[in-house]
Amino acid sequence: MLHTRRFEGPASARVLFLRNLPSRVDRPRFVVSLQQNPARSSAVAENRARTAAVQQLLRIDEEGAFVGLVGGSPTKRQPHARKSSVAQLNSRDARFVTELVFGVTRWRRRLDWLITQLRPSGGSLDPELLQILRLGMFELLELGTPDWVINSHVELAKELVRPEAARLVNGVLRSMTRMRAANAIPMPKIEPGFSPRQRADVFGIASSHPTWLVERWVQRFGEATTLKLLASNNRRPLYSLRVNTMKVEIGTLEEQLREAGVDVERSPYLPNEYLRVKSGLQEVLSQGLVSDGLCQVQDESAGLVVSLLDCQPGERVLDACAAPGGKTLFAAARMQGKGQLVAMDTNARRLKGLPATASQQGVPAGFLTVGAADLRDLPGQQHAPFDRVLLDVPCSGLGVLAKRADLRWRRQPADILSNALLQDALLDAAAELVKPGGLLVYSTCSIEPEENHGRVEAFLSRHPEFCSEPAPFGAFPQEVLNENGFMATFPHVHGIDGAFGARLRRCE
Ligand SMILES: C[S@@+](CC[C@H](N)C(=O)[O-])C[C@H]1O[C@@H](n2cnc3c(N)ncnc32)[C@H](O)[C@@H]1O
Repeated sequence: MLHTRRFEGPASARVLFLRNLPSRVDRPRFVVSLQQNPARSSAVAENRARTAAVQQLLRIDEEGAFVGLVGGSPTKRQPHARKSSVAQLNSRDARFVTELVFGVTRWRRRLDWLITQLRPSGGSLDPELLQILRLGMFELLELGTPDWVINSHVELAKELVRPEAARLVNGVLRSMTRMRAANAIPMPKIEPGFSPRQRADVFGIASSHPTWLVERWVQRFGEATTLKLLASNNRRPLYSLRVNTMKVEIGTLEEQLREAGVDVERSPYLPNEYLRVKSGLQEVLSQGLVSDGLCQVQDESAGLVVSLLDCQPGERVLDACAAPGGKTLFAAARMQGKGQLVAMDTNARRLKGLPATASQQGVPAGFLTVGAADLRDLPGQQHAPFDRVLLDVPCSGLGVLAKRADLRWRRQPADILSNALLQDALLDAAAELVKPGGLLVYSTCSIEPEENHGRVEAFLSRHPEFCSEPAPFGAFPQEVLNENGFMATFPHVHGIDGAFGARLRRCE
């Protein structure tokens, strides 16, 4: 069976592309044979995509890169890889890299468990070799790729590790295909008498989540609901577009997208501003609709937080933890560019692109002020107070594991408590900037009570001048409110990212 992924492009581009191949495949002899043999060319392009995936996975593991940000320079550990970064792949191969990086990161624990079961001997593995084994396992197990793919991984091991590493890759992956053919893929099992921790461990391996997180969720939600949440985190994430109503009507863009072959439907929560992309996200990007400022990729949960803020044209509004500015831009559209919007964040680098994006989106100059500062260093009394303040604090991000699979491996239980200290300090600082009668919206992309409800309760006990209030009735979807009247979305319940939002009114 032939590969279906072919390198596409004019002959001149093809030569240029081949010149950028790493090490051994960069020889002129090879260039000639590729031009004569498109199937071979496609196999090489795929392995270049796999090489890029290995680089990206190493960057995620060793340098803390985000999953989703496929691209950037290769890891420092791999000098030979410099020439095969994602920037040099065509869009189809870049999509393949994204699928590999997302998938391997998401399924890492399950893949590692299987690799351990199938390896003839224990001991540690070279980081590159481990990534190649994970890639191969993922392609066989999750993508259902036929057995021939093993040859590509064997070649990759020879290329990126050393010739002897190829034997191990071949052996482990061939064992996997034999088990797949016999319908006997190993799975961890719950034995009678297992403790809650042992049960959580089995669920954690099977669903590829850390045991501490599974245990935490089982204690809170019970096993059946936790299994639903784990499954939601492993689903292909839903991407939505926030339509920039300052530039285009939602109906017009919806029609334009459908004509371009993009399958979209209205968000049930924010039907006048958000479209769900069922397929064709790449088309949205390649049509330039995002770079032209007609829409932006944004989860509906982020839109719901801005909706909770309910900022109005003519008001003075502060987005106090704004970078990179997704919510700021929606707030600007809700305010129709009238009044004053201030976006600040400690991270100047993450704020850098916001003025240019705002201008692409048609946000009037002079309406939006962007500045880097630490909210805790802003003495409230030296600033004119704001009608509304949005405080979208740093958090564990445990509500967004479908899109940010790397977070499940990065987070530790202690992070939740250490976040709480910063969240309290930011809440205290933000309170100073709200005018009497004004509104403070506190939000996170976490589903953990210590970062959400717990912070709000603690804040209200420190600040009797504030009280929590319900979302505006009729203007906000009631199905995303919890029993306390706070906005609380869950992936397994609402089908969008998990997030939290509370409206806190300054009474004096
Ligand atoms: C969840 S992110 C904000 C995302 C943003 N609201 C958006 O929708 O694009 C939290 C932000 O808080 C910022 N931050 C952390 N500590 C801060 C502080 N002391 N003052 C201001 N911003 C801070 C971080 O740099 C980070 O960009």
